[in-house]
Amino acid sequence: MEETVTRVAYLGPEASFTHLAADGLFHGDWLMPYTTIPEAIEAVSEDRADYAVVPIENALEGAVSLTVDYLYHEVELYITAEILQPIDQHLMVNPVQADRWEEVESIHSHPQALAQCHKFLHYRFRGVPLIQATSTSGAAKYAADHPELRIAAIGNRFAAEKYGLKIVQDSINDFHFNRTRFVVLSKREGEIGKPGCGEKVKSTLMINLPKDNRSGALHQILSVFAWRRLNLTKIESRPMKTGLGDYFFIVDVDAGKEHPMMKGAMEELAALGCVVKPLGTYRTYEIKPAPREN
Ligand SMILES: O=C(O)C(=O)C[C@]1(C(=O)O)C=C[C@@H](O)C=C1
Repeated sequence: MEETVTRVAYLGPEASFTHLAADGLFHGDWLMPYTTIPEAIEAVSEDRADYAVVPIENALEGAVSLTVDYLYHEVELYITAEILQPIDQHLMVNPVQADRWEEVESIHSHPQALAQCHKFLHYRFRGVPLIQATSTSGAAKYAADHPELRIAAIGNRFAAEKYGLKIVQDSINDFHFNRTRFVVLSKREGEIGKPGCGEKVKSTLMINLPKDNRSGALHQILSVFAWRRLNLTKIESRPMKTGLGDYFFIVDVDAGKEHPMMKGAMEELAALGCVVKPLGTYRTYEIKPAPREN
């Protein structure tokens, strides 16, 4: 019988944090790098990939808005798993520039990574232009491809190895506990039962408040979950992009859609006049931090 290959789109190039996350869950499958988050997501909605792995939230910087907004406005996809990945950022340069790394003229990385290292960059490289790249590995590759430029990149250890760069300062993120949450998106609803995924299920819902702008609407919505003792692990708002003050809410619930209380909760939300877009019920795959050197 012919074996089918699972095609997994991710934010590349190779050795991005997203690649590490995708490889953790889909090791041995066909991992396909894309240059931007929307391109990776569209690979699934246009049937060029079965899954897309994209970042959605970072412990230091919060939501990855591009992913959240794409899921709300642009595509009809489901979350089928989440991956928690420890994040350790390093400053790296082309070996040609290693002796003069403190004199770099610009520092390149993904905006999330630059923000995670804000204090380090502020105190050590004040005034040096920070250049946004499509990913940390994209920045590392650029530094490798341009030995003539006096630049540094911020990224992970695997990117330094992959692109032959020298790490000149390690663990430069401002807070030690740094983790990013990635989601695995698919056209088909249903959790991925991959080995290593945890026991507990959770669900993500996107909720539009009732149109009548009534006072206490958010309180009413929260109480739908509260009295049923459905624990919320996250609530966040994002602009609907229809006018100032128009927001939708993204809610993570510590229960699957089959939970006896969830059906009633969904019915009550509808009765309150909310429009709910369920993004799926899924499990967590957790990548353990690499043991620290020295
Ligand atoms: O640039 C990368 O390496 C990515 O995979 C993207 C990304 C992100 O968008 O949050 C992922 C993890 C880190 O938080 C920094 C950047």
